[in-house]
Amino acid sequence: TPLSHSRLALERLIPALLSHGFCYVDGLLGDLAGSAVLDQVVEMHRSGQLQDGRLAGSIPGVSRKSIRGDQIAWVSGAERGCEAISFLLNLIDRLISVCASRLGDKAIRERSKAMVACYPGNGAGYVKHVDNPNRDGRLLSTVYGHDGLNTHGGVLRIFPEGKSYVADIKPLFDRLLIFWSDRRNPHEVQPSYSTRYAITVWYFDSEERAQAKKRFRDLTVKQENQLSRD
Ligand SMILES: Cn1c(O)c(C(=O)NCC(=O)O)c(=O)c2ccccc21
Ligand SMILES: [Mn+2]
Repeated sequence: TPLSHSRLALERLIPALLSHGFCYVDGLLGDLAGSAVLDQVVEMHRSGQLQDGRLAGSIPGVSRKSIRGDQIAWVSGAERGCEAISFLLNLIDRLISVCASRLGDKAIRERSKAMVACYPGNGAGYVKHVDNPNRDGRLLSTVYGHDGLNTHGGVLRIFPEGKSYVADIKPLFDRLLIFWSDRRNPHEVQPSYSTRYAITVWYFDSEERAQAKKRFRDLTVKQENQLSRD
C-alpha cells in the first residue's frame, strides 16, 4: 500500500542515504509484480531489444565483447510489453518524491528513462566509474535488480568516498538500491557468470540540471561562433 511505501522511505531510505550515501530495500514489489517485471525484461532480451552497450571510443582490433558485454535498452514504460516496468517506475517515482523533500533543499522534478541492462554472464562486468562526475544534474541512481536467485558474480561494489570499507551488493530479485550519483559513490559491476538483469533510473536535481543545460547551450553557441569565424 502507498502508505507503507512512504513510511519505508522515511524510516529506511532517508537515514541511510544521509549517513552512508546508499541504501537498498528488498521485496519492493513482492513476488507477483517482481516476477512480472523480470518476465518483461527477459522477453526484451529474448526478442533482441537490448543492444550492445556503446564503447566510449572503439579500440581497433579489440573485440567489443571482451570489454563491455552489457546490453541495454532505454524504455519510458509506455511501450507495449512494459506495463509491469511502468508500474515499477511509478512506485520508484513515489518513493523518491517522498525522499526528495527530506534530502536537503533538493528539488527533484525529472528523471531519466529507465535503462534496462543485461550482462550475458560471459564474465563481462562494468569498470569502476562515477555515474555523475561532472555535475550533469543526476542526483540519485536507482538500480532495481532481479537476477536469478543463483547469482554468480555480478556483484555491485560501491567504494564510498572517504570510507575505509566497500559495499558489495548483489542484484537480488526484487531489490531496489539507491545511491548518490556523484563522486561520493564510485562503483563497479564485477564480472558476471550468470545472466544479470537490472533496471536503472537516474533522478535529477532540477537546479544542477538547469545549470548543466545552460553550460551545454553556452558551449554550443561558442562552438558555432568559432566555426563561423574559421
Ligand atoms: C550497463 N550500465 C551499468 O550497469 C551501470 C551500472 O553502474 N550498473 C550498476 C548495476 O547494474 O548494479 C552504469 O552506470 C551504466 C552507465 C552507462 C551505460 C551503461 C551502464
Ligand atoms: Mn553506474
